[in-house]
Amino acid sequence: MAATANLSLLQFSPQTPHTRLHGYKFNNVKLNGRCVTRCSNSVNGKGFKDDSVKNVEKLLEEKRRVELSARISPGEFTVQQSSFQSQLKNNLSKLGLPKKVLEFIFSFAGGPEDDHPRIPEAKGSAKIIGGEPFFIPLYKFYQKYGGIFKITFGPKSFIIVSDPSIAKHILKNNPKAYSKGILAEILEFVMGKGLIPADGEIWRVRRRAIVPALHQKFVAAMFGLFGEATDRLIKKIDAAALDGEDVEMESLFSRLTLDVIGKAVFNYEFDSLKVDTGIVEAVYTVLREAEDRSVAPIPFWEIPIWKDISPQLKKVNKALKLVNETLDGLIAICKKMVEEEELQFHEEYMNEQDPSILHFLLASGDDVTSKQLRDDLMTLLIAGHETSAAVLTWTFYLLSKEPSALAKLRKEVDSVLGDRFPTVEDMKKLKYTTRVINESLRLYPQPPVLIRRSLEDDVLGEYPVKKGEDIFISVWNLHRSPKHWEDADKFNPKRWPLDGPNPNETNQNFSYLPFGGGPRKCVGDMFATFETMVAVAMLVRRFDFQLALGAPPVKMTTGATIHTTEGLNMTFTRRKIAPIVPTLEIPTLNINAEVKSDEVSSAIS
Ligand code: HEM
Repeated sequence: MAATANLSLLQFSPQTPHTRLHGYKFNNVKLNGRCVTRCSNSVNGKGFKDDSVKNVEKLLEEKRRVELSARISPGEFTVQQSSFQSQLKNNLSKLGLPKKVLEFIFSFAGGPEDDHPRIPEAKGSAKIIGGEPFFIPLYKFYQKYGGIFKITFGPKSFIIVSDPSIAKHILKNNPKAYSKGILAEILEFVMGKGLIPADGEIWRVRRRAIVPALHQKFVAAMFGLFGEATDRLIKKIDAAALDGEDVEMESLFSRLTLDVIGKAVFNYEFDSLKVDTGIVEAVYTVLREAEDRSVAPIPFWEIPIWKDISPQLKKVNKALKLVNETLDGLIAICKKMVEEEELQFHEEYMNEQDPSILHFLLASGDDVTSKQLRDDLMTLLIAGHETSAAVLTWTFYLLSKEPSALAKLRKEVDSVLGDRFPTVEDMKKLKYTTRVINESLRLYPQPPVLIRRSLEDDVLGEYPVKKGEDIFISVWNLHRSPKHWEDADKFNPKRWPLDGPNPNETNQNFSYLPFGGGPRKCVGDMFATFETMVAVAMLVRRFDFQLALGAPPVKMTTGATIHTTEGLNMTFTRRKIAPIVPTLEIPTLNINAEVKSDEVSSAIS
């Protein structure tokens, strides 16, 4: 099926388009109708926008926001829907007639449509929102219409869910009634039937195969990898700091997490923090295409002639070919290793030389020739890369704005780690560090919406919904709702008690779901939590940092995750009080035989 119903209908207006490769960001900024291309990387404030232009843009943005809120609140976009019967029912109810009595009276009137309340409905137009990421206006609509509403753009409508109990119903209580819908259509070209887009039987079989690969011993063995990769990043930042250069952290975090996930999933050393090989560029081309498709106005990749002549599509196909060939090569190498080892496969099986997920899957008997295996590897690569990079980006942004939180974090890291690399045993001691990540994920959930499509008729809250409805669960709205959070927009890691349980969707009753919930919950939650904790701990230990002077304001734009529009430009300086010990002990990639499985789970419980 064509991906006609993609996210672009909710994107409202083109975001500042950007292309990021090799750590550079080229932003097409429209000023007075002219399009200026600017490159920002390690720029020390050079090339940043003029202050007066920034101020004007800020004022215009603020004005647009206020205007939009002023238009939404009185109901300018509301679709009037009450029939005579339901209006009468409403009025009688207001007069104080009990609900049971009303139901009895109206049961004689017939008309199933009128027996049920209908989802509040708003009609949108692409022009109303200006250049904001789509989840921001959805928050304003949520304030007006509540925890479930329908929004229509031209021929297409979406149900937006911001109510924890409805989110729980869709994700946990009745997940079989929902598929990945639009998301599966958009990602088909790169993930095929991989675990994220897959539905039904394929998903069930693959989830059962993949989840065991991320067992606790595997996660514990990844600490060496997390530490080594972060250490490479530290060296890179150190060099920039000594040269007095600013650094664009969003692209560096993207490289850090690419290096980590490549090694963890299929034992491949991208080494993207050091070199720009063709494969790194190919991976970025493919990733960027997936993001661009999710915000494209029409599914241009489906247009028959365009498919054959578009230089961009040709480039993407070439990149995909290279990535697939590389994956095939890695699968072949790994297969040989598996054949040569004396295999005793068991629940927490792990090859010490190559603890990768691929090695586990092949050792467990996965079909090496299958496209499915490739699809799953690609899915894990993408799922584990962009998300973690975005979490690090926004965590550093938040820390730069909240010195008291940074000071508290540092104090903990200094006392727990000193100049050591973090280990799995440290995780349970780094309680405040965990809370910083929890809170960053609350304010900047990755992804900000979860996408579903109803496979059958169902009832959401009090509203019946038909089969085939596209549904967005707005994690952004859930995580920022004043109903559930005091000072909802404030970065306050202390809101989570240090001695309390690690917050998750279950103990927060689905008002907090950083890793989703129900059977489709993230398979890499523990991996990602530890990966980001290690990076944050090691970086704050070594550096003082702040937003670069004169850098453009940090604004959001969306792809699959929340990106910045113009990068996260920061100035780093070596921290004076932390003596840099040149011979840091780096735990090897190999499994530390002393690590016990239960240490991993207790570390975040
Ligand atoms: C901080 C980083 C991460 C965040 C915030 C995150 C978030 C999420 C969320 C919210 C979902 C649920 C999507 C939905 O219900 O539609 C999900 C699913 C998934 N995640 Fe993650 N994730 C992260 C890291 C990772 C990593 C490191 C991996 C792999 C090693 C991974 C692999 C997956 C997979 C395979 C799924 C699909 C599971 C399924 O449908 O059965 N994620 N992730």
